[in-house]
Amino acid sequence: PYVDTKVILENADKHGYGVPALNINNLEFLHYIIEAGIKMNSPVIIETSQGAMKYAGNGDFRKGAEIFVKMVRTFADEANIPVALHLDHGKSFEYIVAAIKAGYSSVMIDASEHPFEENMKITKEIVKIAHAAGVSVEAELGQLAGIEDEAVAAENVLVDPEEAKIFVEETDVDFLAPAVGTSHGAFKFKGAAKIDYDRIKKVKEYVKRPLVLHGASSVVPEFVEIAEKHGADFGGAKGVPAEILKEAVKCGINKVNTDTDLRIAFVAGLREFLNGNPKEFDPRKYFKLAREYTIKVITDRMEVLGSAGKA
Ligand SMILES: O=C(COP(=O)(O)O)N(O)CCCOP(=O)(O)O
Ligand SMILES: [Zn+2]
Repeated sequence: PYVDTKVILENADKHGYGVPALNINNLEFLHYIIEAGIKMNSPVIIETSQGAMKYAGNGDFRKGAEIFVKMVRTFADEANIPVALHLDHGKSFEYIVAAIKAGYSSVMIDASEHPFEENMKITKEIVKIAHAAGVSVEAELGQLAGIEDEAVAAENVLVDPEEAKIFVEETDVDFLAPAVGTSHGAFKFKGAAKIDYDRIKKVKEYVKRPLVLHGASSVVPEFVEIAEKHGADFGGAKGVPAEILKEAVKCGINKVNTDTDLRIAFVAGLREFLNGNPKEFDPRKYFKLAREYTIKVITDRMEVLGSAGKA
């Protein structure tokens, strides 16, 4: 069934497991996520960024939002696992309202590049509108380094747990994404991978609601190697290893944003297949390996996070 993201995350919070929030830009990745969720009997949170809305609507983000809601609901209504659709990194008022109007389960207002007071003010306004429409809200505190679609946060600005307490009390946001050392994309750490567990625990103690980890892809070496064997250049790629994700879930993370891992698995399979099948040009055939690898990376993640079997 199609559910509110809050329902999925409150159950995860209550039972101490993580749920993968998986980004899509097209039909193929949606297919693979639903297949993986059914196979593992896991709840799934589908999420689309503003860039994805624009892409799906061929430049018209309102059209994109409608297309995504119709596609996801078609799968969700007949799947025996809970499925939610979330707007990821909503930065513009128009995109957030378009997502709410189209029927998204939840929206993120990402005002994290603004100073604390401004972030709180903007978030409060969105929460008021979203809650009036029965839609739950995610916000971000602190800043991830790495490239986000519009804003490039140069440095990691880790969340201040005291600020998180005030922020949540003031805004009544449903789930919070604290910056704790990760970053978006495939190049997350120069040295050893590490995130600030104590900070997660402190924020959890204060806000007592589901927490979100952004930039949580593991950048799985197996698929990086396959992609590089077939012409990709991902030198220096490094993600968040599974054992760190498990610890983060223990500390209170419940929604685990994953996009890069799907992209790398897909492109590894696509490169391998195209290299090995020079005569193939049927789009119903040449995604075969891309599909297999993407489903694999999702089912593995559901095991790691503990959402497998929880539908
Ligand atoms: O936190 C993540 C993904 O983290 P990851 O890169 O570690 O998968 N996300 O919110 C996904 C952000 C995708 O945005 P865009 O479509 O603009 O590229
Ligand atoms: Zn993110």
